[in-house]
Amino acid sequence: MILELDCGNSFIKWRVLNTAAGGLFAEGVVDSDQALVDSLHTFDGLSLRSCRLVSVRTSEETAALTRILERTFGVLVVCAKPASEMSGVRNGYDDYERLGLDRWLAMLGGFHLAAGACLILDFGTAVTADFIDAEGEHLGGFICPGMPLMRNQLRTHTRNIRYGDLAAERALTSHAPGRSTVEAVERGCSLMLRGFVLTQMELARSYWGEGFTVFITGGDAGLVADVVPDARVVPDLVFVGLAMACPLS
Ligand SMILES: Nc1ncnc2c1ncn2[C@@H]1O[C@H](COP(=O)(O)OP(=O)(O)OP(=O)(O)O)[C@@H](O)[C@H]1O
Ligand SMILES: CC(C)(CO)[C@@H](O)C(=O)NCCC(=O)O
Ligand SMILES: [K+]
Repeated sequence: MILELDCGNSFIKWRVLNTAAGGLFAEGVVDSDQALVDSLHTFDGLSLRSCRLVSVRTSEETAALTRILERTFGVLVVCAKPASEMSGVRNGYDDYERLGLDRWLAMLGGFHLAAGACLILDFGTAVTADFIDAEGEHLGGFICPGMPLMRNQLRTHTRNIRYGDLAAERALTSHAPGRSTVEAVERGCSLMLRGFVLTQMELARSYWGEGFTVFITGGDAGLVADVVPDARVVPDLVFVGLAMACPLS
């Protein structure tokens, strides 16, 4: 079995692949290293042979998690590393090591699946967009605050915006102008994300006409997926790229 991890800023997405049987053994989302270990310990029959991970955390945090996994499960942990070129994709950053590794892996996965020009949109703690042309050239991208950051900034910097998670979820069943604080904020932020998607689509069309594939991924993909009905919603796009960047023998 292979343990795969995508360590984002707020959550660790994990899954265990059953190499022999082929397919998924288990998967989950946790908010700490300890919660990851606890989750994995709940599975009888877990027998990890190896582990590959991508992290956008500090190297200290990533090293700490690596140590815990190696000690607890006795596996070797392989971490995705930055590259200027891989699997036909050329990193477009002036300083390729600065490009977030989650973005890089989603780009490798997207270009592989599209086999052509693609726009990759990731809705996590941060929202990112990346443009890759048909030759695999990364034209660059955009980073902006995601839903959790937008909502928390409003909560933190105002005195009268306060509401619970349940009310937030209920508010997002419509995009009509809000008639309560929770509706006004949740729908307003959601419309910001949807507007962002439309702008990225315009830019992609200006480059490639209709000849490109749109990928949507990240925990909040569901908030925007219907804006682009033709988009491919691929929740595990980072994992597709992770397998390409870190093949295990
Ligand atoms: N099962 C889930 N577990 C955790 N978050 C979820 C889940 N489903 C949707 N979300 C939402 O997804 C968002 C987090 O996205 P995601 O997990 O892709 O990124 P992240 O790890 O927080 O950050 P990063 O952008 O660094 O990857 C939050 O707004 C969260 O509410
Ligand atoms: C933008 C995030 C936070 C998205 O997870 C991550 O890819 C990251 O930390 N990137 C480093 C900065 C950059 O990509 O330019
Ligand atoms: K991410």
